[in-house]
Amino acid sequence: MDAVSYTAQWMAAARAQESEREDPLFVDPLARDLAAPRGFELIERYVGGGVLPFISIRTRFLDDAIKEIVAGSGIQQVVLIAAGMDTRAFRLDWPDGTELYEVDHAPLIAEKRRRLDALGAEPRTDRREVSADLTKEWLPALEAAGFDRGRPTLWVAEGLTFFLTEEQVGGLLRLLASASAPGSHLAFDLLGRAMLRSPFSKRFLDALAADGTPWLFGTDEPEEFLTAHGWKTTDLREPGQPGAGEGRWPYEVQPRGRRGANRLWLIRAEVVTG
Ligand SMILES: C[S@@+](CC[C@H](N)C(=O)[O-])C[C@H]1O[C@@H](n2cnc3c(N)ncnc32)[C@H](O)[C@@H]1O
Repeated sequence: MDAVSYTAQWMAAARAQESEREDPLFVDPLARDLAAPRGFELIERYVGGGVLPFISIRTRFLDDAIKEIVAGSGIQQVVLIAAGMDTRAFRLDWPDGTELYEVDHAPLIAEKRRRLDALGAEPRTDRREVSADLTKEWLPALEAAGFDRGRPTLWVAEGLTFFLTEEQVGGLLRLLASASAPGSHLAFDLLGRAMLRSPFSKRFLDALAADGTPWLFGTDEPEEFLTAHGWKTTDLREPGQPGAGEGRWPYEVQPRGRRGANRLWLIRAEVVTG
């Protein structure tokens, strides 16, 4: 696998640890086997900056978003962009007829399949793997797997945008909007700008950069950024707020107007059409 794909094992290791707490925000029974051994080494390496609680809070926020959006909208086409070692196909309840696409680099998809097969894991819905490079043209591969741009879609991109440039993130949002039927939704996360250079995050930023997976993009105007790329923000939270790990985030939530604060954005959006 390439360097950025190992970050998927880091996420899985964090989810394994969360699952083993007494008060877990979610339980991911496959995470430990998908993470080992590299993911646990990376947990030791990428420390500080609230990153571990953030991963858990984000996963729970997105679990809740997915459940609510799917139940409320009747959407039956869900695409996990940069799915990594995500196991939602196996651990969430999906309405009958849901197609769930997992897009990631080919070597990661192959490694995940090898591990899932060894575990005898059975998805709870129609799960489809899509090997693609998201910085190249990848919609044809998604469509070849059965994706239909005429049907409303829920796009989920967890822990991806940090590793892309501003231009790539903007291009991705536009591309998703262009392939979204009316009524499509997006759930994902973005960094605030200070996270890219703050002493708070410096230790793991340095380690990530040394490993060839630097964090590249953050914004302090997430709503404006989404609007500029075809999406209307419908829900935006920061870790520690109600519905976003309240009580589990070890830091104070900073007032929105405070410049230079370390921020992480958890976002739901709807496509703007017409
Ligand atoms: C931090 S992991 C997040 C994985 C998963 N969403 C999760 O939360 O566990 C980042 C993922 O992005 C994928 N990724 C990054 N850049 C990519 C690209 N250009 N094309 C395809 N996948 C990419 C990596 O392979 C990795 O699985």
